[in-house]
Amino acid sequence: MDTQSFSANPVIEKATNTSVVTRILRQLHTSNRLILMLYPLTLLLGQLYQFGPNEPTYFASKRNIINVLFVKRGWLWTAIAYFILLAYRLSLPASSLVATKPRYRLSRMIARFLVATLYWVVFTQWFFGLPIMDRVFVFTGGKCNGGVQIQDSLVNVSSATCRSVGGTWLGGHDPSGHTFLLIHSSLFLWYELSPFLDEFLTIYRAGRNDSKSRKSILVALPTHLKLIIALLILWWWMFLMTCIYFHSFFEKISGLIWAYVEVVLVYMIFRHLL
Ligand SMILES: CCCCCCCCCCCCCCCC(=O)SCCNC(=O)CCNC(=O)[C@H](O)C(C)(C)COP(=O)(O)O
Ligand SMILES: Nc1ncnc2c1ncn2[C@@H]1O[C@H](COP(=O)(O)O)[C@@H](OP(=O)(O)O)[C@H]1O
Repeated sequence: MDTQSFSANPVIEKATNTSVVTRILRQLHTSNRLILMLYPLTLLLGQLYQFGPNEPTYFASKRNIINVLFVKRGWLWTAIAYFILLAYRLSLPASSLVATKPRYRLSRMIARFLVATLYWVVFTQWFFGLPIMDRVFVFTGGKCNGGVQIQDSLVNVSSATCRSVGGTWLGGHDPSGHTFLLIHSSLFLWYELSPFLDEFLTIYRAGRNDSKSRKSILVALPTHLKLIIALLILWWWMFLMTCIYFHSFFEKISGLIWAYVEVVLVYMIFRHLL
């Protein structure tokens, strides 16, 4: 994440009279630490909530509409959000700061999307047979039990196949696919969105003193960016619900770790390549 250009900008640095939304947006994109801390903290918050008076809500059901329509097709929605960001990138003038950065050439943005997609595929869908999350489960002693069309107990069956034949995924350590998907998607979108928010806020702050162009930040924020932020809020909320109602603490931790590994690889270690 590019924090240098923003913090070095005197217009931004001297601004004292900022709205709450401006400050939140600024923090979220100037400090990658804040984004990186958000999901582990949410996991802890969800754990703490479980000690309270815990009445099940609508979101405790797997059939809740957001889970069925959005999270279960989570990578599709993330891909759509990313294509919206690509369209926004293409709409920027050549003089825009982001457009001049080699890292934000269309080809490199598409390459990062393909890497993120491949990472999602190998963890949740297919990795020369069972996906990694199911391999972890089987390796730690998990089995598919009691499906109507299968023998009593099967080892080399994916979680999706097991469910589709009415079986139950039992034993073993079952990394949370939802935790992985929601955090992987969110970190990918945050990291990609960040320089665009950076440039928008720089221009917005610089224009604030001009009474003709003064607009509330929510009005001024381009619709493309609003849509992506809306999806990020939805993903955060569903992750909180996963933390409160589903899986064991350590199964969520392993989903979270897999998601963070991609960020470390793509945005830190191999940043110069991708
Ligand atoms: C100018 C632009 C040119 C762009 C050219 C780029 C070409 C890109 C080609 C590649 C396109 C890939 C697009 C990917 C779209 C999809 O992802 S479709 C599949 C959608 N499916 C999902 O999202 C499923 C999500 N679900 C899961 O991952 C798992 O179910 C789970 C939620 C992790 C766990 O589920 P459980 O049931 O609980 O096990
Ligand atoms: N936020 C959420 N809302 C609804 N259901 C959730 C959820 N998070 C996890 N689940 C459900 O909990 C189960 C385990 O999720 P996961 O392993 O992906 O983390 C899945 O059930 P199903 O597989 O029966 O749909 C999933 O749908």
